[in-house]
Amino acid sequence: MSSLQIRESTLDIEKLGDLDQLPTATNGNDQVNIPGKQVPAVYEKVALFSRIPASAIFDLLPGSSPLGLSDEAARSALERHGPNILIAERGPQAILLLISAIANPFNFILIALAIVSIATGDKATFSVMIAMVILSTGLRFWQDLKSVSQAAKLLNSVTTRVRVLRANKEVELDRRDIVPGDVLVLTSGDVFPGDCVLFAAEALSVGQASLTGELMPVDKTVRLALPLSEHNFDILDNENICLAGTSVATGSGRAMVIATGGETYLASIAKALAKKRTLNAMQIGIRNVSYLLLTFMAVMAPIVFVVQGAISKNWKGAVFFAISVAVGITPEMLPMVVASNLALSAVRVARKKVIVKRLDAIQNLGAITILCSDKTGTLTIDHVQVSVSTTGFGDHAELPLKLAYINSALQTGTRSLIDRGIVDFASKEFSKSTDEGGGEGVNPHDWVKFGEVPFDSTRRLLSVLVSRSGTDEKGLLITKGAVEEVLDHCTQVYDYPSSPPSLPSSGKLGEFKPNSVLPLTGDIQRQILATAEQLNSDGLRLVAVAYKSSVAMPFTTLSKQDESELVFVGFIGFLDPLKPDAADAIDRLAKLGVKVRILTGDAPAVAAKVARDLGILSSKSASEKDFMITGSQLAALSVDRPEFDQAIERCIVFAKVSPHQKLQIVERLRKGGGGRAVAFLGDGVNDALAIRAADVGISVDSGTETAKEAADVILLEKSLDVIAHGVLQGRITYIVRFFNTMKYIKMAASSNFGNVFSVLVASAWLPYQPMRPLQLLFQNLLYDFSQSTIPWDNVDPEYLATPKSWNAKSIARFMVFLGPTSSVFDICVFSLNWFRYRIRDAASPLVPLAQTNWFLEGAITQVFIIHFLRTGKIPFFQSRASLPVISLTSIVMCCVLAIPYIPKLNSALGMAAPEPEFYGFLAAILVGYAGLVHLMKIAYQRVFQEWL
Ligand SMILES: Nc1ncnc2c1ncn2[C@@H]1O[C@H](COP(=O)(O)OP(=O)(O)OP(=O)(O)O)[C@@H](O)[C@H]1O
Ligand SMILES: [Mg+2]
Repeated sequence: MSSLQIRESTLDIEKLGDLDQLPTATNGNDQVNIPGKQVPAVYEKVALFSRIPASAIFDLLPGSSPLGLSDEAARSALERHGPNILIAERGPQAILLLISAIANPFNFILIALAIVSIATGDKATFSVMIAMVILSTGLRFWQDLKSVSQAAKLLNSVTTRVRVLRANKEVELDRRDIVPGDVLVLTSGDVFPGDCVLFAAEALSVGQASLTGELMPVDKTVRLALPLSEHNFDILDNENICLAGTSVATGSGRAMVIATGGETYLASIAKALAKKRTLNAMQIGIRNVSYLLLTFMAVMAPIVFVVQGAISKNWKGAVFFAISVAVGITPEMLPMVVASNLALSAVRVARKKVIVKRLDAIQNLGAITILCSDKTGTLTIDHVQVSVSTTGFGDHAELPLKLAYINSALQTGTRSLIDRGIVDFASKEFSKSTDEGGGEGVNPHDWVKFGEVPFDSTRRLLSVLVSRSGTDEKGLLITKGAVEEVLDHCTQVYDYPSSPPSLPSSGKLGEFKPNSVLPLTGDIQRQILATAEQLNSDGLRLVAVAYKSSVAMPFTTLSKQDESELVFVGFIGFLDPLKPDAADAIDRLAKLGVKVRILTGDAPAVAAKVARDLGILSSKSASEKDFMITGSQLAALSVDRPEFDQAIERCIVFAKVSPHQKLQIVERLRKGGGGRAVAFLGDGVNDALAIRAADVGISVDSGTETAKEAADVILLEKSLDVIAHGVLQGRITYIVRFFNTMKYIKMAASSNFGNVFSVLVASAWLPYQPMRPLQLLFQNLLYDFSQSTIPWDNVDPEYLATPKSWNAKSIARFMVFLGPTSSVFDICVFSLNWFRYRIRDAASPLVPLAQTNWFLEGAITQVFIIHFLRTGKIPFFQSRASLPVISLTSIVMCCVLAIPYIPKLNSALGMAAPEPEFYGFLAAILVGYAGLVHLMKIAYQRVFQEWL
């Protein structure tokens, strides 16, 4: 029948044949003509399924059925379509990383200068310049590559679980194994693993914020009939289509996957979705410093050219000399220095079971000063246990638990801790006595569900309409939910027999007389609320239970309107104990300057109890109420009045807040306090919006898929302490990166400044080039190489305590004060060449010796002094560089000393072996230089109170 209907429609399905032949997201944007509208080819599959009725969808995909794929069909589909991974998740391809490593201004300058050299036939200079490009780009590329593979490995440790039918059995699979044709079993909190078409739905609404930014979930239903031929297709607006990356907000249903991985709509827009992040203070600082150094180069190179040319009258030589000086000033290793060390930290926190989904999240985590947290499952253990079942007046009664059991066991809308807790407890409690005679049993298998209004965090109610297996025409509506919300819908209260049965638990509803009710007077209502308050402040999480009997079975679905004129039955109280390490963790966070706020949908009294136990709300404080606010109080404040912001700033506990209010609070906290970073920790569907909005969204591995999908950081271990660890690690990462970058910049800037100063002195004095352009370049290459381990250097522990901000002035100051110290010793070498070796003439055969002498002195001091500039303390004794830095600087110094004796290389560079006594002078210069720098350091720190 379905195929007939399809043939009648305007769609030519037969022509389409096997759906696998359809164009997919990777095929570009060719237009395909689907009647009614031009649809980009990428969306053709979705467009097609959006138009056909549920009864026909399985005809379109060979092997598919409402009972799920057979294992074999699934296997072959997986082979054909590949694992369900977005291209974006695989990380950028190596070639793109390489391009981005090459594309920076420093490389462009080097490459341009290299081209100038090769154009004049100077192959040696060309080779050295290209070697520099390869060194800096290669290291950067290698690091990026490592980071990407590291990040991918981390992501792999977080699995997204999806419930599907395979061969008519419900199984939970890793998202990556989902293939087109799979049948999803949906409940709230599930994230769609691919583009899907619905064929069963009950009060289903879907949050599309991840795709559209739209906060309100949209309702989705099954398409029952064919649409009219005129159909304005809009990919984001189809009642029966749910796109990959969106998630079930409420309700339940079944859907068939039609596209996975790179073929989904999400994949086609993944690039556009990647959050465009504005540059942070450090990135802006680095950019400015780069411009500063480039400007310095643009000014100094021509000056060097003119001075050299005018004095030596060798203008061609002066061009190359000036070019080499320009290259020397270029901080070509900067991009590589900045890029590193995030991957390393990510791996370090991963050992503590904290997984960052994006590498830069680790640094953001280090920056947070406020942590907002949901309560259950994050601050408290994720196992709520039924503790009491009472009447509205606090007397023990089994009826509330029995009714709640039926409700929890038959509902399909959520997989919440509460429902799991009730089912686990009640099934054990009542299993013993179900089969004894008389009355209605509470075994859920004996009941048939006729309708359901799923739980949502704004309404806070969950209702099912049930009847004892097909026996009645009228049913029993059982509603449970938050206390005030349930009471609001009640008009009567159940009248328990005068002595409530304290008999051993029975699996019967036998004693339940639905019609024995009393009106719910204001007085009774107050008593019920007082009971709730009492139980809450003992730390019990409450769910109220109510019912309505003799409800007519609806033709269509049950609706919220049916939740009226209910009869109040009582409470179920849950123990929701704190995680054992929670208070300690919060203490540690406080020491790191991170304040904790609780944002919960639960009642104020429980929230306050938790806050008190955690030590974030002082029990002594008489004005505890000042630090608490409820959702309705917050809603009463006008958003654009200062009172609203003040309340959010002041309060520590936010109770009974809706998902949207959680988001609002996070946004306000982020805005206040001058760009501070706010984290949100949550596990539920109701937390996803706030998680997404926070600077760092955190979720737990046991949380709902929606929350995990929105999060930047996932805690694999159920311990809060790991957050404190993550924050600390994030801070260390930031500070190490900051100071090592600063080290590199200050060293590069000051040594360049000194070199240019020496070059100018030499140009004005010596009638020959003080060093050959090629030697200058080679020296620079060696220096670059010796600095390539700076990102892995140690940072003095004092710096960890002082968060620093970027300061360009401090860099300029450092450059001007420390730079010329090296020139003092350069001038010593010039003097040695002039007075002792009497090299005073461009025609002298000893010019190579003079040049070699300066090459050696310049290269050795530059590398040696890294150890002095990297710390404000006495190097080697008070502060030691990390092993890679010590090794590499030592190796480079040995190489420098060896160069004049290496055949071929020495002649290529135009070097001569120095006089043996020169090494004595060199040693003296090193000692003198180290001494002078140390004195400068003491003076500098005394005057400016800082070093790096
Ligand atoms: N499955 C459910 N059935 C009935 N009532 C529920 C259910 N889940 C929650 N409630 C009620 O709604 C209230 C709010 O719960 P919800 O889970 O939306 O808030 P939350 O912000 O996630 O709370 P928490 O901070 O404790 O995790 C609960 O205190 C409970 O009374
Ligand atoms: Mg929760």
